[in-house]
Amino acid sequence: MDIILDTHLKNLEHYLVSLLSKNMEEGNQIAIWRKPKSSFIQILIDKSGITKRVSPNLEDLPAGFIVHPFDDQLDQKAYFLEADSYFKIDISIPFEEQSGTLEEVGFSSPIPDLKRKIRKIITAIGSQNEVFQETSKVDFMNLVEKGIRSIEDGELHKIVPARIKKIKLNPEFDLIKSFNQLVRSYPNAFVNFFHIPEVGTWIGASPEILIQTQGDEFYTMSLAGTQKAHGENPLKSATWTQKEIEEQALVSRYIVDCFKKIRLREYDEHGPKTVLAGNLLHLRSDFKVNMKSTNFPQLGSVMLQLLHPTSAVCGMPRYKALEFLHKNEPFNRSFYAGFIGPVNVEEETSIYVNLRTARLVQGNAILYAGAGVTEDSIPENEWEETEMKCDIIAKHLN
Ligand SMILES: C=C(O[C@H]1C=CC=C(C(=O)O)[C@@H]1O)C(=O)O
Repeated sequence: MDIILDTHLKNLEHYLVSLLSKNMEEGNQIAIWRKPKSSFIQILIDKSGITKRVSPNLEDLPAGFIVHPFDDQLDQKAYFLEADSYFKIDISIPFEEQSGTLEEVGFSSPIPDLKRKIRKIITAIGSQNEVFQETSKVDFMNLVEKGIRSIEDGELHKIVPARIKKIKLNPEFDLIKSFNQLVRSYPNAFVNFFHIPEVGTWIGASPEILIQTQGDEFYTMSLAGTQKAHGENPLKSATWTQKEIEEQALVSRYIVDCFKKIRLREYDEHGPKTVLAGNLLHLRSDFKVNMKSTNFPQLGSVMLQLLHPTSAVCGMPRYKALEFLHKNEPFNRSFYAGFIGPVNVEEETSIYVNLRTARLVQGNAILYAGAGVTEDSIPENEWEETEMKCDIIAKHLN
């Protein structure tokens, strides 16, 4: 669905650049997202000037946006933007018809001036002391080899090593244009941007839900296996190797093990089926639970704690895989492969794994990507896979 109508783009664009520049200048925290298959751009602003941290007991939280790094924190807390202001824009209908429901920004300056202001704020983000060292191909392939050896030695079943790619932002970098391009290009993704002045500024298009609760329904998915989409009908023509089928089955098994841990026996499992994420294909199984009939109103929080980090981003067994990554991955994953998303917004919580993402810092985009490694992995192929994953975001940062 091509949801941005060009005739109305100018006004929507003007509104978004005005909103962003105003709030970024005021030092506010802001999250903007578009859910998969939705025509709404949702905007949430925390104007408190306080960087908040909360325990992820989702049911008790007010409406907001949660941001959690890959690593668990000592205090077990996540960052949280509270919805001092929340509203949405339907990009399938004319922008002018909705202006009454939006936060006032005032179209005071021309678009290029506002864009310049946003660019200035973004390029100033981050201390020069923090170093982002790109992962070389050789280093990444060595890490994959090491992972394969640990699997052969029986220490691990699966490991998901990651890497960093650094690209210099174009001097004309246009955040809103990039966000709009992600919205247009990836209708099945959770397209997101969040800005927490003291913590970080990220943009991405995640294909993976970690947990979702809506009414009485709980939902999660297992996503793994990657190949490039080819041809007219990529979903129908895709075939999967034993390695990829096993890789995804391990993620599904991990979810089922979590259900077992809490003695939850009634769940629906569908899949695996092939799904499209950008120009990549993955294997996905869907899991649904009725929280009312199973008498499990806190299932969202409980599963969030049990699932993160899933074997789609960490490995199996979980703690051994984490130990391996801490010891061998030469950088901090920060919010990559952590979780992000709206909590109790319009009576729904949708938390995604922060994949296909870039951190905007020091005038650069730091891209992160990992690949599921099993015994049959070929290091060169895993490198190529991370290149494709980085490119999903990189090609739209212009
Ligand atoms: C770890 C990433 O993807 C995960 C999700 C889908 C497929 C994956 C894979 O095929 O390796 C990964 O498990 C990433 O995008 O950085």
